[in-house]
Amino acid sequence: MSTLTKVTPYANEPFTNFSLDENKQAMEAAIAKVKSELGQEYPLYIGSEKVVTEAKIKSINPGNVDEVIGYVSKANQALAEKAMVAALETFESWKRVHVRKRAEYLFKAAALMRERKHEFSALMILESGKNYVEADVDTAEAIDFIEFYAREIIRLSEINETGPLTKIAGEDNKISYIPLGVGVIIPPWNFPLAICVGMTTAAVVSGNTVLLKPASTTPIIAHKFVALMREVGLPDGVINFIPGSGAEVGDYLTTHPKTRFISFTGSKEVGLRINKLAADTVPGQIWIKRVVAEMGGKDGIIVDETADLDAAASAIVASAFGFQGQKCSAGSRAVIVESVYDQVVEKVAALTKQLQIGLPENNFAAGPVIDKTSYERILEYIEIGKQEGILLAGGEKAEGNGYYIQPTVFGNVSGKARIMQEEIFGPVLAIAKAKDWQEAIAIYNDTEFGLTGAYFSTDEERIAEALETVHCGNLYINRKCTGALVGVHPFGGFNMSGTDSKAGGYDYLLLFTQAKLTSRKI
Ligand SMILES: NC(=O)c1ccc[n+]([C@@H]2O[C@H](COP(=O)([O-])OP(=O)(O)OC[C@H]3O[C@@H](n4cnc5c(N)ncnc54)[C@H](O)[C@@H]3O)[C@@H](O)[C@H]2O)c1
Ligand SMILES: N[C@@H](CCC=O)C(=O)O
Repeated sequence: MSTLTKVTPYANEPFTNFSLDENKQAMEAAIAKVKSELGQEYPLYIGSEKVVTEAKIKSINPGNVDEVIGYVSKANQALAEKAMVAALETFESWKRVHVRKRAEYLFKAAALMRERKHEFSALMILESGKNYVEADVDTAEAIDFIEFYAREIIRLSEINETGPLTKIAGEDNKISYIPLGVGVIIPPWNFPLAICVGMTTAAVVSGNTVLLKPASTTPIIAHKFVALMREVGLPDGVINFIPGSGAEVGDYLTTHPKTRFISFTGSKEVGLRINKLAADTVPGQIWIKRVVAEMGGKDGIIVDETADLDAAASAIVASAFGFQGQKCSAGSRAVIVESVYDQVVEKVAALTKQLQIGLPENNFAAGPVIDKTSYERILEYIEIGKQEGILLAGGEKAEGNGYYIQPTVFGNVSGKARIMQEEIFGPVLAIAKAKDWQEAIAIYNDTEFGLTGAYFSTDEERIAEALETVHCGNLYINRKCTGALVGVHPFGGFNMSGTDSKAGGYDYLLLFTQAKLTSRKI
């Protein structure tokens, strides 16, 4: 690469305004294009090889289960081992590639993704059941991650110019952030582009090589990203693409002696399993594996009697039901003080009932949940909710040739109830009543998770207290608890929500590097 892009200051990718006909039509055209390409087969990428296996992962549209998105080859342990060998070999050359050149691949990828933005979003609409806005936000976040981490590695590489070390006479001391080695990247399906892209590009731009095992419900959007990285000329073997069973491929790589780090985003159960397996050392292993694990949430919104109640109700509904509540940041709980409880609950129930359910490609507010397992689990939680609270909206499956569930609200739920404590990851909101704002904060904090939260109030003293005492990684005041922006709201949670690794933050790349101090006598 001879000419290096001039690096402009980082700015978030703008969202698309779909109330404009031209934008809506552009998305419809992109959906039609993606539909004309459905049903294809996609290979694994291992080193310089495209590998086609007989076993395949079949990806379907959760909103129309008869529609096959495509078939992706499926890695087993032997192929995972082959990918490990390729990644180890490539690491020797990739780690020596100049930081600016590594960043340059990312800048090119971001530019290309921006050009094809609606195409990426259209594929997510069909493969994951996002509506236009949710898919557009996901693609914008993916572009943001690429742009942000490319700049971040350049900043880290120039850190000695800003003098981070104490100077002493007679020595020239420098700190540099060098890569770790081969990493296993395990993203979830719910931000099938943004999180997959962010986790992968952060590791790669830091000089590591990776084995990317995408989620099995959304492997084709992950493939589209990997194909884009190949198109911009990223050397073979830097990203090895190995979809496969979490239990088979995941466990094999987690326990592999040559795995240097595991970057995981997903459920608490799988995250804890990875953390435990990775802690054991095996013969041939010469390091402590690093685990980055971003896990689930039981996030919530607190409303006191001084709050703007309309704004609070809208935020509760947006946080609970955006992408059918399938966000780790989803506001699946609300805690409202007694004196305004009835008013807020009435507004929330009314807004929820207005959400129209239907096919994501027709851009309905509420679409399907991701698969049959989730569908059945969520319906079971709704039955539990009927025992634990008062049903205020929804409560049933919904019509459609897919996994549709009515946005559901339960009121008068105890803070200790299962639907207040367990992550449902679906369109189910539980509301509790508190005697006052302090009790509301205590109810909010009574959880093993600690990812996102929001506090609605106009009382400055209470807000100051909430800022101190509401215990979560991302706390918002007077706004919804979803929708973190890269660089603006570094994202990650406390307690069982994970290692608080703050994706999209200014210390994220430190997780994929190790600091080397060099001291030279002068
Ligand atoms: N904290 C965050 O930033 C964040 C972001 C998005 C999603 N999430 C969480 O992710 C969950 C939903 O995603 P999901 O259903 O894909 O989660 P999941 O834990 O079921 O799967 C996540 C990934 O782990 C893989 N996997 C499964 N078993 C494995 C094993 N034994 N070893 C290695 N990998 C294995 C899966 O194939 C998938 O790629 C929710 O709990 C949500 O809150 C958290
Ligand atoms: N970063 C996203 C959530 C990612 C997890 O699902 C948000 O802030 O809403």
